[in-house]
Amino acid sequence: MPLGEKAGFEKSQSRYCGVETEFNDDIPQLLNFNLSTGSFDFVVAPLMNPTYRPSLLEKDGVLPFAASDLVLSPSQWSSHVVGKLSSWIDLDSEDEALRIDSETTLKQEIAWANHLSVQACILPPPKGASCANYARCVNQILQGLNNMQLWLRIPLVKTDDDAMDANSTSFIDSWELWNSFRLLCEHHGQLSIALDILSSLPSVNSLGRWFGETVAAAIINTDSFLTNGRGYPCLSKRHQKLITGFFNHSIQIVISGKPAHSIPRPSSDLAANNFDNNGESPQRHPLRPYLDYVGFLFQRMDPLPEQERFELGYRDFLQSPLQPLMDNLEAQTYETFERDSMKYIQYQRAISKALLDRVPDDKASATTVLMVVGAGRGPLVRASLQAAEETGRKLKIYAVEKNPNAVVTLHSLVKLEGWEDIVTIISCDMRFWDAPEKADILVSELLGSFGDNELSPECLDGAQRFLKQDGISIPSSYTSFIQPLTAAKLYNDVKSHKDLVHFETAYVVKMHNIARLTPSQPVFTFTHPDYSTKKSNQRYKRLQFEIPSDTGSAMVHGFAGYFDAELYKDVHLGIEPSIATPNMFSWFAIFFPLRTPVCVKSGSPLEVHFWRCCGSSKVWYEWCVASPNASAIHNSNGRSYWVGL
Ligand SMILES: C[S@@+](CC[C@H](N)C(=O)[O-])C[C@H]1O[C@@H](n2cnc3c(N)ncnc32)[C@H](O)[C@@H]1O
Repeated sequence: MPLGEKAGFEKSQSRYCGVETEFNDDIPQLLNFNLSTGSFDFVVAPLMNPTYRPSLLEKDGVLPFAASDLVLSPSQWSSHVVGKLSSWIDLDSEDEALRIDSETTLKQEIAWANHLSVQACILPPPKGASCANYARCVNQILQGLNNMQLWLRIPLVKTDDDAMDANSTSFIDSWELWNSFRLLCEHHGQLSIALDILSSLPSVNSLGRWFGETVAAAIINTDSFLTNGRGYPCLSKRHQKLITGFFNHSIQIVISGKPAHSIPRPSSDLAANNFDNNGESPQRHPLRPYLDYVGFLFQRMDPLPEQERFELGYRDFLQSPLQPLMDNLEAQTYETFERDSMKYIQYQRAISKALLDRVPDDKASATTVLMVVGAGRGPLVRASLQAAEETGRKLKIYAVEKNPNAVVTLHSLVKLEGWEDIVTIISCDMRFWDAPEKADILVSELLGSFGDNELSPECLDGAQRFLKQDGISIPSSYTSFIQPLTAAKLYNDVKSHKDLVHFETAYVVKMHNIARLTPSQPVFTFTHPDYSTKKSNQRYKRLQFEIPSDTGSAMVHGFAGYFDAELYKDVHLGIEPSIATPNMFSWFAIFFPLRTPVCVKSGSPLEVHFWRCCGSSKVWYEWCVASPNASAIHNSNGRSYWVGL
């Protein structure tokens, strides 16, 4: 039984909770107890007797696996059992016999789990800081594995008992352990993490890193629970927030450990007189109160807002950015834009302010020439007319659009609304239009997720010819931003294409399983109109980021890109997270991947370079990291990704 199918979550978004068990060679009985009596959804169970050692096995001995594959159906194995590998396995031990036994057992257990078609196996945590031999063996296995996932168990906070003296407790950053292991396994897509959660938690920034990593499960030990006033288990506020974060990121929860609370028996049980033949109470699962509490935390979560629910399918899904200059947008794309009322409200506010500034009250009857360049199917024409009505100003509008299909819609809109006397439709590329008169106000929305990446600067350079010297451009400027990210899922998706081109492409993506490692920084700004004599749309920026000191080291898989546009004076529009326009959904962020992720230590600078390059037929970005290690320059000469002029 899932923790619940909540309103506001897709069915596929229901959350499941498992339980970690001891070895039991009667698997059907184990499932019956934990799933039927306990209401857990799956068990994390050893598949082999933990006392088994290959070197102690007699020649004709039978391997001590948990029963036969036939005791469960393949679908039961795959949906109800996660295999747990023997915890004594230590492939980096000084003791050679133990090392060899460990390797043999690891291979046997995974082969057996693979045969059973369980979805995942949990690998025991590396025993020390050195895990090269363990990783080598796992890496070999990963090369030949079917669809099964391997979850490396990592304690969220690792206490190094060896390094501890009477007066000090030293914490090892367990992220480093994970990082070494996955680097040795070349970021293999079937290797993810099972995080062990105990009572102490690291800093918020240190925790945040894990949301950009491939965490598949969080194993919550009963020791991490506190006791509420009625004697029942509950969690600290920080733990509650963490568990909610796990739910939000589709991380499975597993309850582990011995019951640490003695819970008063509910009177309803006694009243029902529900005793078995021996006069004893029926079996109750000792960990059920912990499951109930986790279920309560899930049920208590706010449902997702409608727009977020609509966008669930886009989470962490890489899309190629639009090329609205080179290609003609389709009706469906316009339709999506047009549903975003917040964008048009902001434009209407900006146009109203500009009209009031430009036309004083005593000249309100004078006509203002307003041109919507890149009018699409007309929503900015409508916003302009509404601004005129709101301010009592008079407009003459030119709607310029190069997409002939959108022009058809524009004509029917003008006719339908009776705007024939006010609006003139021009079917033309704004860069080449010979305007019959000059505009007081030029309104455009040619912005991409990274501001200038849909070539707004180049288009508006052309349109600037027909703006009066003192005319107003809405937007008056826009700035792009970048932010270093841990984004293991996005990185693995790019890597799965196995070519250079995908690593040198920017993607539009609804970012979800990511960790934003520092505040973003501005990259390129464009201002309109721009009458400077040495005007160029080429740009170059060197940026220096610093990971906060309480984060620990972190992996940078690439950069999130955003924009913020100043439409007119204080009216802005954008997606930079700290100043994003609320309730606006026309733009997802953009992702610039790195071919080789860079590990950055907190406190040491991450130096990044970004270029906007312009050729005769295309515009493209190049990017690189210069410190702590130099990366290759990505997308040299726009060889992999460019925007056509
Ligand atoms: C992002 S859409 C915006 C459409 C509409 N203004 C809106 O806000 O919903 C940009 C529009 O500009 C048009 N466009 C792009 N470059 C253009 C150019 N150089 N000349 C004319 N139209 C252009 C595209 O065809 C597209 O319809």
